[in-house]
Amino acid sequence: MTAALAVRPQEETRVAIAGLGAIGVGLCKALHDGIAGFRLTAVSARDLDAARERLAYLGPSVAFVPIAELEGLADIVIECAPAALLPEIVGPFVKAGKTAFVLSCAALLGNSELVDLAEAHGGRIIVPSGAILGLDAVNAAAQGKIESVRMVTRKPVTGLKGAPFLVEQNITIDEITEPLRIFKGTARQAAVGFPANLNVAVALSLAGIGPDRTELEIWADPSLKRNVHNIQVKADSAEFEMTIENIPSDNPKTGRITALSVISALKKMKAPLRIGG
Ligand SMILES: NC(=O)C1=CN([C@@H]2O[C@H](COP(=O)(O)OP(=O)(O)OC[C@H]3O[C@@H](n4cnc5c(N)ncnc54)[C@H](OP(=O)(O)O)[C@@H]3O)[C@@H](O)[C@H]2O)C=CC1
Ligand SMILES: O=C([O-])CC(=O)C(=O)O
Repeated sequence: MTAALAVRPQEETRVAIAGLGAIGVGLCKALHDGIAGFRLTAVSARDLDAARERLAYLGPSVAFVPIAELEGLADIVIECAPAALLPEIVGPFVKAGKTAFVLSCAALLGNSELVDLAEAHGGRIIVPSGAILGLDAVNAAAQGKIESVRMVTRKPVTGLKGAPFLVEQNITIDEITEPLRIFKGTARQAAVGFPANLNVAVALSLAGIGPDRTELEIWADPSLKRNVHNIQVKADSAEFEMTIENIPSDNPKTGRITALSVISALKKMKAPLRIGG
């Protein structure tokens, strides 16, 4: 079985990484260590000199460049930067008929022209499973009829602090001693109110019944050390419930599994045997 999973020799795909934070640094390391069929050629960071120093081990074959220069140096880009940068990272790649992996997927809702651009130019946008589970099952169920998708997210206070919704609604969570429900609404509303905290809800909605029908509750829970997402789906093909407890990465808002999901998605692109979505 192991032999059957081996990657067939084919041309190497050049990879660019936009954003060298919790996700981007993990991906650099994985690509440097080797993912068969892929080669890291370019990275972008806010402070390029600091990044060059921090990631000196990548050596001279990896270019440290501004976002605008990535497309000329790579076949695919992995967007793992602040959400506001999504169009300038993804736009040039899909316009050139190339592939963009998007982690800041909540920002896709406000930038749907990127999907049109990909369609017009033969590009592709791939949203990896990121910090959530079961997108394959939800997407399969969506080929039939889904009645409802409900998600309850519980996060430690550090995973929610600074979210625009909290600021606008004047909700202070620093001092809470009991779990507090801070939001109830749709995935689309959460994307606006929690743009850096609820990409998972948007990914779920895009896999299933869309951002306006996917219902979400967000709880701040001072007793938690992990981001916990529970999803309940009712469909004419199946009813299922799933829970994931994400162990934080260097960024308390981001689960460790997020970067791993990108590595898995890259491997699936080339594997002769592909399991799941
Ligand atoms: N889909 C999913 O399941 C998940 C998605 N995410 C999303 O993925 C994205 C990345 O997450 P994460 O790695 O944790 O975030 P981090 O904040 O750790 O990293 C983002 C990086 O982007 C850098 N950056 C800022 N400005 C620029 C610029 N102009 N050009 C290039 N890089 C820049 C930042 O640099 P500096 O620090 O110097 O400002 C930082 O290093 C976020 O939008 C997050 O919300 C996160 C978790 C799960
Ligand atoms: O939704 C996100 O962007 C991140 C998240 O909840 C997690 O890592 O569990």
